[in-house]
Amino acid sequence: MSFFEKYSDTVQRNNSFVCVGLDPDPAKLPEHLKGKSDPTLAFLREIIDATRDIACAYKPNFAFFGAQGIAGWEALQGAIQAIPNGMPIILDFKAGDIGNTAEQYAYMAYCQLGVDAVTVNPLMGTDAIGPFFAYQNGCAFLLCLTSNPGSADILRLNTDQGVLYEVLAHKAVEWSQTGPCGLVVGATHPNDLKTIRAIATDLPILLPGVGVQGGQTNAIVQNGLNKKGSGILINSSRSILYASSGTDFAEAARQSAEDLRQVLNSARGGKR
Ligand SMILES: O=C(O)c1cc(=O)[nH]c(=O)n1[C@@H]1O[C@H](COP(=O)(O)O)[C@@H](O)[C@H]1O
Repeated sequence: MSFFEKYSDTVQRNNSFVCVGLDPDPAKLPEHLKGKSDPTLAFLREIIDATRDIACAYKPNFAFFGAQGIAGWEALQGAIQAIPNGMPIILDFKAGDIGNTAEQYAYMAYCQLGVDAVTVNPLMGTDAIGPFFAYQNGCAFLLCLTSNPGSADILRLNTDQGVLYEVLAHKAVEWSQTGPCGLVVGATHPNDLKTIRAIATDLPILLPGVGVQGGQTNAIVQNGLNKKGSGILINSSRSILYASSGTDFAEAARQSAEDLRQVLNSARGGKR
């Protein structure tokens, strides 16, 4: 099944636009798990189990696994296996490099790890994106306007073709004729999201930055939905993962994901 098929299935089945971000920070794991031989994986298994009927996707962030060395790589593989079949998995590694290096990134994600989609930094251009398009069942989510305050330093620069993030959105539309892609837009920029959706009418948009980063849920749903009332994935990591640091962490994570699902569904005016 392609990323797009999995995404439409889970959005419908779980009535959800919630993407659960898997950013396991060893310092934040519940105390009672810290003595285990694989505390990160034990933690993520419970998080996944508690949110499997609420999420529309999972997004493991490679930095949090890579930082733990071999144990982290094993935890990443284990977490990917623990995610139910048919649920889309987006590997967040914001890859972006020359062609033969990009080929290795794409191979790592799609063949070694077996994920369904990846995040990619498009600033190196067409030939750096191309290797991801070799995987026609995948989806390369291209950074367009990121959630962090520093995104303005580069992505809001004026060019002779318009503001840089708008140029990137136009490029993504052009590239999507060749290979499957989407955009990453910070939930902290609801007004710019409206502009981006007007350019990229049909591309899926990954929206991180709700919760700890303060993104506005109502506005991003209203401005991000496509004409079919879909096409968005709203990521939350810390607010779900670390909703409690006690033995009830999985239950608290479930509640936090459910609260987000309900807020998002109210904003789209849909059924819960
Ligand atoms: O590509 C991303 O996922 C991403 C893009 C962006 O603009 N902002 C952003 O926060 N992210 C990622 O989304 C997650 C946000 O985490 P929380 O702020 O804890 O919900 C982290 O994994 C970030 O690396």
